[in-house]
Amino acid sequence: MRGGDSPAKAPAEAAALEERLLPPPVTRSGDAGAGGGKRGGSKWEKTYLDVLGVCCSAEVALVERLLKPIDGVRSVTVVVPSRTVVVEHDPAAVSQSHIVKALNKAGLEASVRAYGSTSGGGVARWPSPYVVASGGLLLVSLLAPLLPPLRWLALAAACAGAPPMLLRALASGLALALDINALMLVAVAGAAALGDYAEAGAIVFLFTAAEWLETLACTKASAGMSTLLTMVPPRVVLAGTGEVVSVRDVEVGTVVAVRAGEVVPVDGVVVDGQSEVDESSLTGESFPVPKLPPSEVWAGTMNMDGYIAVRTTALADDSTVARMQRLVEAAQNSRSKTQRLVDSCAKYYTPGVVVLAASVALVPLLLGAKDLKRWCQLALVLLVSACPCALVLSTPVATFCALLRAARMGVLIKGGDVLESLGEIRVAAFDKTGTITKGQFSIDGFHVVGDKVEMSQLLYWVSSIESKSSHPMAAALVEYSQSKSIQPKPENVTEFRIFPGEGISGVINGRQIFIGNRRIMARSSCYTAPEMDDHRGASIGYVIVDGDLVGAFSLSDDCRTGAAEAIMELRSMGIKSVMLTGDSRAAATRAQQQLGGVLEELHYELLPADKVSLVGDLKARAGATLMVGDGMNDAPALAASDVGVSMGLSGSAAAMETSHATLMSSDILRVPAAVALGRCTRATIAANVVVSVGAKAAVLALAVAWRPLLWAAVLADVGTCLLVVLHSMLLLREPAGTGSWRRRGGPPEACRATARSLAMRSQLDGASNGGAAGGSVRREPGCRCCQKPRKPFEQEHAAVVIDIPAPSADAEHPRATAKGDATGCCGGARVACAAPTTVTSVNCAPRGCCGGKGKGDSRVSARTSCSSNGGGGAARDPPKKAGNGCNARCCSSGK
Ligand SMILES: Nc1ncnc2c1ncn2[C@@H]1O[C@H](COP(=O)(O)OP(=O)(O)OP(=O)(O)O)[C@@H](O)[C@H]1O
Ligand SMILES: [Zn+2]
Repeated sequence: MRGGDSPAKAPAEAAALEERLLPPPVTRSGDAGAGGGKRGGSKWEKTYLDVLGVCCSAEVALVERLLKPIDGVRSVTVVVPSRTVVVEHDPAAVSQSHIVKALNKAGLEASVRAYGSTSGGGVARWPSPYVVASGGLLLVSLLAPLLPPLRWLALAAACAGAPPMLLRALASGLALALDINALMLVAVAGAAALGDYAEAGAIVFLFTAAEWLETLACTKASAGMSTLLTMVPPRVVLAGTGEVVSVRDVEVGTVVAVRAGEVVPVDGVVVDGQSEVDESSLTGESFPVPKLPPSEVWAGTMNMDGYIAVRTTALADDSTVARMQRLVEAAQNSRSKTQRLVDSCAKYYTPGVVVLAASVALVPLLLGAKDLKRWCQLALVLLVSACPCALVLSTPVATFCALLRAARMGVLIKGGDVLESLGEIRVAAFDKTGTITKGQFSIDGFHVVGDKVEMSQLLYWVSSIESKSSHPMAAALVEYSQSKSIQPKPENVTEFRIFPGEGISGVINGRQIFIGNRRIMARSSCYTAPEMDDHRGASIGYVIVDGDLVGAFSLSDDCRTGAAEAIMELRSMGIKSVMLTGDSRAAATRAQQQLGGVLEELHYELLPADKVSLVGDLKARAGATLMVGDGMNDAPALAASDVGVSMGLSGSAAAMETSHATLMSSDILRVPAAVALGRCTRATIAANVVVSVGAKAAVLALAVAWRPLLWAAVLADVGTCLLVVLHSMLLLREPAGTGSWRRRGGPPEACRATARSLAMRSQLDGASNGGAAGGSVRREPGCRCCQKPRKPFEQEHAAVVIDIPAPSADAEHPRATAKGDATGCCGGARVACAAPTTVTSVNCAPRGCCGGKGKGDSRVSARTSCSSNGGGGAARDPPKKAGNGCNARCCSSGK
């Protein structure tokens, strides 16, 4: 679905929505068909547990081995960074407390997370008695030089802190796993046997204390995860009766009451009342959004003031927030490329080092070496270093924090791999309608062509057929007809069809009607295409009835607030932006003008397949490609790109599924923010890996070159673990984004949000405005390199064909003139600026022609159609870029 700037839909869409909601009668819970029931009838329930004992991937296997064999447990998911275990089980067969007991027997410190709680349940704020006792005793033992018997207290410190370690080592031993606790205990025993009591005490204390600190550090992340997972209240109030029922028992079509201060429990449309809703939990948007019938509201958002009655449009399990939670969960468990690499190394690392440690101790012994104690200490240092804990944590914790950060700012990213790809992006391709523009058209003109039909008849046909379409143009056309007192009758339309990239058709009273762009004419066997070129850059539509052109209209749409800034921000990051649109050249150019000419390439009149091949082309010539689209005709291109980002919140089930990331709000500025977050994450992971490997290497080098220091080895082990966690958590804190426009004194976040909120309000008030468009971006951004203002886009039809010549090829390109420098850039060092866009003027390029195409390096907008193209099949062929990238018919028929 195309995300509008406001959830307030055009009347037609709202009506369609209502229609969608009305049919299912309100059957209350407890209905008989529980058998295959998706919710109420399902016996499986999910329990979220906080498990403090999960410190690295070693425990994942342990938890699985403990829980999976239990009868009634269907699936076990361990989210290491937030120390969460999600168990899907049959409550009749196995209770929550049974599961908790099973985990606690192995010393994993598990507790059930309460539904609706916002903090990670039993997170230890204070160190356990074991840590305190061990620390206290160790401290006193430091006085041993004064009073030698005190050295025994160090041994006591080791014993005092050891029980939890012992318990876990035992449990994992029973599960045939070698974990860090066991390794540490061997080291403690070894140190004690060698008479290094202080070392033994230090190992235990450092290890247990660091674990506690790590748990503390994870609290924040855990809390974030919990808020995501438990935003929705468990109970709802039915509007009619005031009855309180479980949210899982609410059927589609039920009307529920949401009072001020309450969280909306289900997705739905407002049918009564008026209020402002804080959607920040879902969209990251910090300003409340006004709601009145028939606005859409989403589960998990907060009703700030006023009462609203909401008719539900989805079951609790299918709500946007539930889908989002599933995606977040899946994302956290999907392992990225880096992580898979680290994990596969770690698999061999531990056994390898243990074998090495054993041979370092045993070989000198067998050979009768002199300095046996030193060899043994070296072996212990190796043993302590055998846990690649920090290395294993370096990727997932960073990924987790970044995903959480992204979710909080309203970007849903489907996993670590996507985050890593985001960090590599070189090109961003934007869809126009609904992505760069608002997708809210206004009609500039509507005309009868010829004298075969009357205006009222034409409007009736158009509005009736368009009522069945969800294209943004359709809403505008229906609204226009209604403003002329013509009521659409979609029920009279038969054989309704959608032609992607062309338009729609239907039959009313036996008359075949086509509505769409120039391409639909060929399909409708109408070859009398008038040259209707709108000089204000509107999209032109045609109405063809039984093969005769009877009507034409033009409509326009304005750019989203922030679109130009987003593209500028990307450019400052060295990423070039291009437009891929199904709309006309005029409309594409108009959007480019509104943006101040910031886009580097425009490709227009594209079919969905053309978008795919252009994405492939961009990938091949520029590198990793990001595609932002509204997820309908863009779906194939979204899937084909390295990172596909879908826009919008409402009804975007399909979009959420096909894309790699979803913007939960329509704020396009989140795109550069997400890319920046991806880059930040990559840098964080790299630093984590360097630190965790470096620390181990340093300790080992020290042990070989100077003396084996057991406590230093332990410190390097647990210290780097802690460091990695803390460093990764910096990702949570920073509102990710290079924020260069902020640094440059751009508008503060609050101002933009206020502007958006005001825009939404005015839309809610029904204040639709024309071309002047308060929200459109008309300012002319300056060049990033030299700060000098860009040249205005003086030529109305300028951006037809865009070449990105390689610097050396400039000479071969006579058309790359000063006039053609659309960006007016100084040509400074930055990548984005160094390749100035060149524009062929309309005079030298025939309409739609590549204008004499470059020699190999010329980049031409992929066009597939000219005014006539015979059958529909031919029009669908993806653009052939071979040679000149221009289709011959197009060149020869240029006007
Ligand atoms: N319901 C419709 N009514 C009238 N024209 C339509 C309709 N649907 C599509 N069209 C025509 O087909 C063209 C291409 O549509 P398509 O959905 O592929 O792209 P778009 O939404 O205009 O642009 P973008 O690709 O930037 O989102 C539209 O510009 C319009 O001219
Ligand atoms: Zn679109």
